[in-house]
Amino acid sequence: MANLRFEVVAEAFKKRPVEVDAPKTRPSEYFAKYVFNRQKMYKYLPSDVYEKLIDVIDNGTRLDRSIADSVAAGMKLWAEENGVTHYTHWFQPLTEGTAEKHDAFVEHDGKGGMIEEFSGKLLVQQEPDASSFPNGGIRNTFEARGYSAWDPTSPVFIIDDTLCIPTIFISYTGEALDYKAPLLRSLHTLSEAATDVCHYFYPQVKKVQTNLGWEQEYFLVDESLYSARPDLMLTGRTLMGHDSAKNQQMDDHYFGTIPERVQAFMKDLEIHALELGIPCKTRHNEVAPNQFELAPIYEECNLAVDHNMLLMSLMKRVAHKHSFRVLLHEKPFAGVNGSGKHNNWSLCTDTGVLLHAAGKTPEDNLRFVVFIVETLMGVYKHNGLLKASIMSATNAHRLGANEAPPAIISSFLGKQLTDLLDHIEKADKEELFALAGKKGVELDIPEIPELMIDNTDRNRTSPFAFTGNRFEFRAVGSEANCASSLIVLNAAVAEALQNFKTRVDALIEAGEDKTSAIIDVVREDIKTCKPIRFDGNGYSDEWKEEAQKRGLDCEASSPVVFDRYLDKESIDMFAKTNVMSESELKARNEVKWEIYTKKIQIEARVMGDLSMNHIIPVATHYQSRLAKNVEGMINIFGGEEGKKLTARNVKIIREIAERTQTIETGVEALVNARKVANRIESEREKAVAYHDTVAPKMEEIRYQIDKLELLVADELWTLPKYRELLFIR
Ligand SMILES: NC(=O)CC[C@H](N)C(=O)O
Repeated sequence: MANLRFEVVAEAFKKRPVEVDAPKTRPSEYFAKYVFNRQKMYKYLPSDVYEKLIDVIDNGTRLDRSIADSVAAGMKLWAEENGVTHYTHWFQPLTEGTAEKHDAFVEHDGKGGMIEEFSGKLLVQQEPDASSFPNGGIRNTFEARGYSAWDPTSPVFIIDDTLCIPTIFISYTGEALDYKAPLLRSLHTLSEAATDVCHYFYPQVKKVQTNLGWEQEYFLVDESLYSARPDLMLTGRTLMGHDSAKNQQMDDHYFGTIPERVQAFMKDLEIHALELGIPCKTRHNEVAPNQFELAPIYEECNLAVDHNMLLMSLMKRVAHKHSFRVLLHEKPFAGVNGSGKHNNWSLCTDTGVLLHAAGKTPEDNLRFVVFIVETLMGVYKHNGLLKASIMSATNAHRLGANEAPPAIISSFLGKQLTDLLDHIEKADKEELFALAGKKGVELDIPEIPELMIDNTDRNRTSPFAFTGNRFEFRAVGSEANCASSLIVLNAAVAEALQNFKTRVDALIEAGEDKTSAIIDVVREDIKTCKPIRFDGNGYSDEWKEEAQKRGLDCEASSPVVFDRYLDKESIDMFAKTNVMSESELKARNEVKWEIYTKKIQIEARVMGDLSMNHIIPVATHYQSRLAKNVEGMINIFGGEEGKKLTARNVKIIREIAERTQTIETGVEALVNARKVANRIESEREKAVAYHDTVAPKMEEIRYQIDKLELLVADELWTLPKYRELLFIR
């Protein structure tokens, strides 16, 4: 029997690094080569149009339709010089990928020929005839219109022969059907709320920008091996596979020398990414074998999200060229580290103040404390919702082990900041003020050591860690659209800041001094949000108990966690911050539950197929071989001695029989559980049934299969093993 596994292993071993055609110029010179950035706008647009467009981008003024034609003409000229023939509205539907439909520039010229055309109308709006995007019931197919509308704050770019225009995607009735529209709304509200609070300290601030620096973790698997693993191909993760004897115990992969084939892939990827304006900075081996990471320099949040989406699709394309498959799933392999997408989130004023960084003056430090505490207030109040924002069928496998945070949201602050907040909370109010001669009242907030800036001694089990001048949202999954979690984080912090301002203003109105009012409110909030602060080991059982006592959300079932979107506080918060309406939230949850169900459904089907078509036949084949051996031995040695000599084989024969039987019964039970769940009408209840009754059955089957993998002769096993998937590169 020819074994595909050995063929693909042999093939994978022969592969050499692919030669990468690096540009002759320096990265700074080819950076953003395929992006219609400001330099190109300046070059290709009339100066008055350029000014107006910059005003739209920088100050959020409304796009004057009269300039759209001129902008489109400039873009088209630039694009054609780069060999572009098509354009597409590029958007982010709720599928977690991106979507595009390409149209050619060509039109009839009315004289029997063709001309290239691209008008302002086509740039600004399109109607993707796409009734099959997830919409949670907002768009029924018979009123299927959805619109994509240009987002001028994220520059258009070229991929291959196509001009890609970043857009939002909304329904005929104006509801968001994507991630970008609510993200933009959340950024807008957060900027306003943060600017208002900034005015207590710096009256000249006009707006506050949210920055995002994501870190993308991923696995690479040789393409030949991948092709022999139907579970990887269809579900993105291995549904079975015994631990490799050696995996990450030696800590010898993390930051180790990058394997040659991988280095070539990274180099190629970075060239393409830089040409598309993605400011790639860091690359390294991650903790698990064949796991790696790429991180760019932080950027404005909306742009950073687009860049991450773009990078993920670029990774898939480039990996293919290097005969790899990139795995973005949060937990492709059991027992070793999974992949996160740590989101480094910070706020910065247009005057250049990083709001979560300590400053040089006591006033700066009070501002620092206010922004830290109000961020914690948002995270505390909406901790369950934040968890819902990072939760998915895939990320659920990752949380709670191997350096990924647990499914309880808390925040790590580190000793210095904790001491500072404790001091402010406990000190006498008088103590916080020191009379400074004629200058009047001056604030005495203890000096904050420089060291805080490098608070890198992070707690890897913390979902939301303070790292010196920003927070790192570590719970986000590698496959996710960052926007999902940032929409919630931005809105929650905006709400906390709005709330803070209302209370401070009320005290000022009542005659209290401004600084004193700020201190009063911030001290109250330090106490209120204390339960979210946790610097210890997030994996310990004590923490689970303690978190429960503190009233933090400890639910771990994904479909139930999604309920948090529809809690009254969440609906109110999204309404107050103008980020999402109740109907949008309801529709999104339908989509979340549906996606959850489908993912587990596909996994269960693959599990059934592999069990019946790969595992049981192979195990039975080996069993027959052993049986033949026993028979032969008894023939040679006679009953008594023959039995003694073949006792081990008989034991294995029995064990295989028992395990395959359990697998078969398990698969039947799995099919039945699916049938029952499929009959449930409500998307939520169906997802809950898949979580409670279908998913656990797969675990039981896997357990048996992994045991068989150790029993059955290696030469017969058809699926590439963990050691091959993780160590061949
Ligand atoms: N070194 C690290 O930070 C590991 C992080 C881990 N891979 C995660 O899932 O988040």
